[in-house]
Amino acid sequence: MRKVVVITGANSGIGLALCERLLSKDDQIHLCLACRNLQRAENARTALMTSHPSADIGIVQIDVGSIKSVLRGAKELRERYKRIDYLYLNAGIMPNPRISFKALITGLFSSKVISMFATGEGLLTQEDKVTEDGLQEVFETNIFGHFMLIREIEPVLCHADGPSQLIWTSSSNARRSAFSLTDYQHVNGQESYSSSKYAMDLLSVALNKHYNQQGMFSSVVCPGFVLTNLAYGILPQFIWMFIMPIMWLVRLLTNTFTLSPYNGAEALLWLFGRKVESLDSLVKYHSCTSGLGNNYVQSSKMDLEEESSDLFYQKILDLEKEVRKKTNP
Ligand SMILES: NC(=O)C1=CN([C@@H]2O[C@H](COP(=O)(O)OP(=O)(O)OC[C@H]3O[C@@H](n4cnc5c(N)ncnc54)[C@H](OP(=O)(O)O)[C@@H]3O)[C@@H](O)[C@H]2O)C=CC1
Ligand SMILES: CC(C)=CCC[C@@H](C)[C@H]1CC[C@H]2C3=C(CC[C@]12C)[C@@]1(C)CCC(=O)[C@@H](C)[C@@H]1CC3
Repeated sequence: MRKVVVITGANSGIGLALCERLLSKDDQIHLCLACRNLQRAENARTALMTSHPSADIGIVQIDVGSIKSVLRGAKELRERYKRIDYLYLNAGIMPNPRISFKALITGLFSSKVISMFATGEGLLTQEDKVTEDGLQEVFETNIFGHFMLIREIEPVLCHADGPSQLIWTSSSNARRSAFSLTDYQHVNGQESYSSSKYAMDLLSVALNKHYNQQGMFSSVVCPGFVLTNLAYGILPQFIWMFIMPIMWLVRLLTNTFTLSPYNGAEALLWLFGRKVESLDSLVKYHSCTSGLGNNYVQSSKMDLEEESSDLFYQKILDLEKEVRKKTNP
């Protein structure tokens, strides 16, 4: 029986590189590209079929920033698949990022220079907005849309014929101080990305607590810093290319400058086929690339308490109820 692997945000960057690498690792899987834009998804499928002509690839349209679209897409997934073995929750945004050059220069001459490059801590702010669903866009796209998707396809994820895995593309930019339980959508503040990724870490821990018994397991990954469309929103592509030699130098300091989507997908690929009993719910799996360009995976304990994860889970369940009432009064 073919393993069914669904990937959100599969048409570019880390998601697309993951598709390539999964097909190279196991050409017997059925891959489902869950994308918001059908044309971009078709282009991705064409590219994947060129390198893997016998690949079995489906497409489902899902905009994780829209509840209506998530409900429609989830229905299609339920109808199409009896079971889903892997769900990569990878789609994500960082809208209108701004660099603090002052913090960058100060950081360069401080003892925190390595962690600054590894996490981007204190270097970036974003401007968020409210979606048609009345939610903060970064929160809805990076977290809540994905959460609703999981809840909607629960019957095909929790099945008797073996465990299923949820794999979240989180970030080392996830930071406790950017997140607040009383403002979990990050209405007040300019670090919505960091807050959403921290919320993702909390959610993954809670999902394990509530779903492991039913055969569903959740892990979080940091792909490292990768030059994708997300990074081209921070600085234009030609500037990144211009400072490439500096970036390779930075790679000597920190193994987290994975730079290419191929390298960034390392930990996501590593989790595919892992025995679920060997996974640690409280750990984040990082894609790393050494100065010589070798890829490997490193794990680190996350900076969170299970109690906060429980409290956040309760809040997200309450929000789900509220949203369902609005969608289906
Ligand atoms: N690049 C980096 O350094 C890092 C990235 N990450 C995370 O990796 C993930 C992938 O990003 P990356 O590959 O870098 O960037 P890309 O911008 O290349 O990929 C993001 C993907 O998400 C999709 N997407 C965005 N919004 C939605 C939506 N509302 N509904 C459905 N799909 C959507 C995009 O689709 P479309 O093409 O239609 O916009 C695209 O396919 C993100 O979660 C990001 O936060 C984490 C750490 C570092
Ligand atoms: C490399 C040089 C000389 C300058 C670039 C400085 C910053 C723009 C850059 C340094 C560390 C980067 C970084 C991210 C964005 C760009 C930086 C701040 C992220 C926050 C991007 C998104 C993520 O999820 C993180 C893992 C990245 C961490 C590092």
